[in-house]
Amino acid sequence: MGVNDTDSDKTQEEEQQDLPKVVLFRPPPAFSLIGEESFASNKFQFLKTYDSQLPLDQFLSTHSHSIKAILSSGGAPVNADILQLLPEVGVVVTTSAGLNQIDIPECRRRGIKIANAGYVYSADVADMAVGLLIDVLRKVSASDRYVRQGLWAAKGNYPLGSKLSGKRAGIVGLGNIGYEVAKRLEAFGCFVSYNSRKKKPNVSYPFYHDVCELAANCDALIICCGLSDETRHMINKQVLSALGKEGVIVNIGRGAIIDEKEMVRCLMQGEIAGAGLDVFETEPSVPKEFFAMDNVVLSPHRAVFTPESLKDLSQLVVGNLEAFLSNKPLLSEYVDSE
Ligand SMILES: O=CC(=O)O
Repeated sequence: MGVNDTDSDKTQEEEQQDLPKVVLFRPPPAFSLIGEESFASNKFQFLKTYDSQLPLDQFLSTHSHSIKAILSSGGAPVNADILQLLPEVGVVVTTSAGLNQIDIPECRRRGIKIANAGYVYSADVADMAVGLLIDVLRKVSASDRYVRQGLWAAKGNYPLGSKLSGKRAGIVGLGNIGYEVAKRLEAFGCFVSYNSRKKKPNVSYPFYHDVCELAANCDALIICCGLSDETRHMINKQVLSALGKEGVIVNIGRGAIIDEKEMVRCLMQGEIAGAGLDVFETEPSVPKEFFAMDNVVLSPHRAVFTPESLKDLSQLVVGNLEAFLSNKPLLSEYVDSE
């Protein structure tokens, strides 16, 4: 009997079992949003720790030799303890743009590659940042509530909002998302400046090395950077007070980049004018003080997702995993910036 005969005798289930395994620690939000089948491939099989009754370390040890890749999403950490149980893993592909759940130095030390969502979310998240800013300034959501509650007829006109054009917009983090936000705000007639780890070559927007100085020189601070040890609570009391009582803040990065308690205090005491927030420190819980604030616009961490971005994401994720498993270059490899 030839090798091919043996192969063709295998059941579909047996063939699946021979496929390299991609382990998941938690279902990515994209699975429920567009269906897990959009991420299926005949080149690999998903192995879900959350479907097993076994303790995590036992589960991983049992499958350690067939697990070649990790599919991560926000939330579940991919840390040194996990990686040391998975000696065959060569890539971590994440459905997120942010990488804060992944121990990047440990991946580097082990020669494990990383691929993230690349550019698939950039336009949508940038649109949302601008949307939140317009909403905070022009009171779109607040006046919608006013009309729905019948208050227009009962109490008269709603207070005026403020003009976007002519505002000084400070972008914190001029990566691809920050840059998309900057381009949009420039088109709205804003004066853009930015803070980043380093001044960007070939970018003409004014650069502030110090985020506090940026805040002091802008009307709206838009947080577009990733979360890291350096950026955790980077937007603190000092930065918020530099932004000042006419200033507004928008966050589409990660909740913990802002000291949330301090932001709540500043908003309650009128030390800043408003906020548009897609992300929070301990999602999905949101400080209840926000609920009564009409100068705060809240969004449930959805800035990145549209059906279109999710379709692009599924192709990118499958493409990255298949590329890795056939020794081809990744489609969106994360390369550390200096
Ligand atoms: O917040 C969403 C992401 O990082 O993809």
